[in-house]
Amino acid sequence: MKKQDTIFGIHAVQALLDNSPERVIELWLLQGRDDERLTPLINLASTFGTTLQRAARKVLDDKAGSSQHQGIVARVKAVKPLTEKDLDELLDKTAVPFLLILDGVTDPHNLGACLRNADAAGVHAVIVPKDNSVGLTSTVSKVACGAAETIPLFQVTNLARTMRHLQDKGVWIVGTAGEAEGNVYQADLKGPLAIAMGAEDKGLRRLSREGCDSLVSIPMSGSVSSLNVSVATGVCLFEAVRQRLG
Ligand SMILES: C[S@@+](CC[C@H](N)C(=O)[O-])C[C@H]1O[C@@H](n2cnc3c(N)ncnc32)[C@H](O)[C@@H]1O
Repeated sequence: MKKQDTIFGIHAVQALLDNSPERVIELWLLQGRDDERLTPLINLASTFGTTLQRAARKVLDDKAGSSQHQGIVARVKAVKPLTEKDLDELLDKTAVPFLLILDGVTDPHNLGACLRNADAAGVHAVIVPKDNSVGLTSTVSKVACGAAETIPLFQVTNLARTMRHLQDKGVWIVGTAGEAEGNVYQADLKGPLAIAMGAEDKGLRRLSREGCDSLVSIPMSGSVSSLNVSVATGVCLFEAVRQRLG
């Protein structure tokens, strides 16, 4: 396991300081930039005694591995990945679980956007297979706008087995596929629920698909064959939110 990571961008660093300030080793700020959006972060970091360093843009670009850092980069202690055992603990203390399964999303921008959607929809946890999926990279954190620091992400060895385990615990798994007959607006999304989304290129893998209790589509009216996975995730999660609020 990596010992250190980098998190950059105003929202991601804010969420980090709000939720796990003990992870922050040092903060790097863009030299000569007097951005009022950074001031609250600097003040908050100072209350935790965090080391603050000022540096030129090139240094921050190198530290972040990106130019999208908005003038702030944090070097942080890496978190221990959450596993099946941690998932059990979460299920045991959650009355009506609302979960998101992402079966092999590989683009960090898509994972970041899915985490952001999941957080906004009130999802309790996101589950991904350990292999063939992007993990929690600094780009994922930046795109997730703070959600990567708040929403638990479980990386499981065998997704099909975890799905069966969820079902044993009473969770209904709704998979999504463009060609499914029933649509998401007709499905009952109110009880203990996991919504399963497929990978960017191939969709849900066969075993994952067969492991779902039902499959639904999002009706498409135009000429394209599918939605981007993060957009489809938002549509499905918020249909579930609509039903669960009603
Ligand atoms: C880009 S799509 C994958 C397309 C892939 N060619 C396929 O055959 O499934 C990525 C994921 O977004 C979701 N998705 C996209 N459009 C959808 C739709 N119209 N209905 C249901 N799910 C959709 C599904 O979870 C899908 O696996």
